[in-house]
Amino acid sequence: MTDVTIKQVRAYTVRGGGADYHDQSEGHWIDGQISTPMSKYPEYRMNRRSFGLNVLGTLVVEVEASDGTVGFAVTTAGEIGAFIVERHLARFLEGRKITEIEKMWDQMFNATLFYGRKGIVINTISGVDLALWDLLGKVRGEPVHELLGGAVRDELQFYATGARPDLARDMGFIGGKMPLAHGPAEGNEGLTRNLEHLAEMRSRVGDDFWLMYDCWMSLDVNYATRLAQGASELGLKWIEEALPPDDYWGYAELKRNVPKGMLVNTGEHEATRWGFRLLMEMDCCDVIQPDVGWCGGVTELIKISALADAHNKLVVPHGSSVYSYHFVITRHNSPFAEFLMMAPKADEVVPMFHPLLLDEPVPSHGRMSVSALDKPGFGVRLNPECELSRPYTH
Ligand SMILES: C[C@H](O)[C@H](O)CC(=O)C(=O)O
Ligand SMILES: [Mg+2]
Repeated sequence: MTDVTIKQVRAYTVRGGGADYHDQSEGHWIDGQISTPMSKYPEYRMNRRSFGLNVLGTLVVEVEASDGTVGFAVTTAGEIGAFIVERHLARFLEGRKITEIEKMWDQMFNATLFYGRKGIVINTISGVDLALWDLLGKVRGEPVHELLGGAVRDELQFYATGARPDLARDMGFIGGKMPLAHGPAEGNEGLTRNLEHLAEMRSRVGDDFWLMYDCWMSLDVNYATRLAQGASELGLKWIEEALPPDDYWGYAELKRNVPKGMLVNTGEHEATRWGFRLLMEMDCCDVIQPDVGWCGGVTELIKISALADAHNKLVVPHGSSVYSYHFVITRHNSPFAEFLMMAPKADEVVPMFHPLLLDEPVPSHGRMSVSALDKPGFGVRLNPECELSRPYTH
């Protein structure tokens, strides 16, 4: 096993769902009116495709070993990511032992520092890292959660993100996170409508079901504070990603401002141990939400999670499907997981990265047993019906 080396790295792109879950057809709830940093421009307010949320597409990274085993992973990085993998990162993998993940990560990160650090470069490194973990698991015949130290509980519990928390409650989820529709540019009228929508949802789901608002980086401290205050009596459990990711000072202020008991969550667009260190040392939030496919992969998430544990912060990864499930089940400070409702009307459970992966497990009654994850690697296959293209080679 220790002799197995990496023979070839390949990068592909694919459109229509998959890891770029925003790349959906018109009419999907995820492309409805959702408050974003672009909502101050009326022409980009009514849907997110208008400002290009779906431009990237999915990157598929394959890593083939000398014994013929192929590990793979998917993330959001599209053609730019494919270029970075083929023309830059592949050199740090090919010929190396498949066990040298830590060293490969370090070389990929340091070699891209001059144009990387966050964003699409780290998404791409994450994709490569996840493919390496998948390969290691497959060669060893072990699921990734076992490579990470083993499950600390028998099942995962999920909250659902989508437009219909009321339906999510009926499907057995523990809570529902809704996109916030109106941002500061729509003034007090928009704020009232946000609160009315929450009140309406509260009346449908009852008092015991968690309700959360995802603000997708779109507010300012004042607006977020007023939203949190108004939402408090409606039992809002957390206010998520209220501010732009670089406004660490604003997050720290918001955390001081929100009513007692309400959680401040953020971090889905944060990356690496250094980004999360800022969030923690500045006491910006209660819960961090790294996306396993965007924060640096599993190799980096291990470090981020340990740092969070020492700061008494929970880690509830954003989306990321199986890459998140295999991690969350191994960590005490990750007590539940997110499930993104990818059905266009959020009215049924479909695999998060549909249609790209085969064997992608989904929660049943809001839960998933560890046995659903007991397959080598991340336990998923690429759907041969999805058309991959390889825009670059090396
Ligand atoms: C619904 C949100 O705007 C976004 O599309 C997903 C997200 O931020 C989350 O799942 O969290
Ligand atoms: Mg979010």
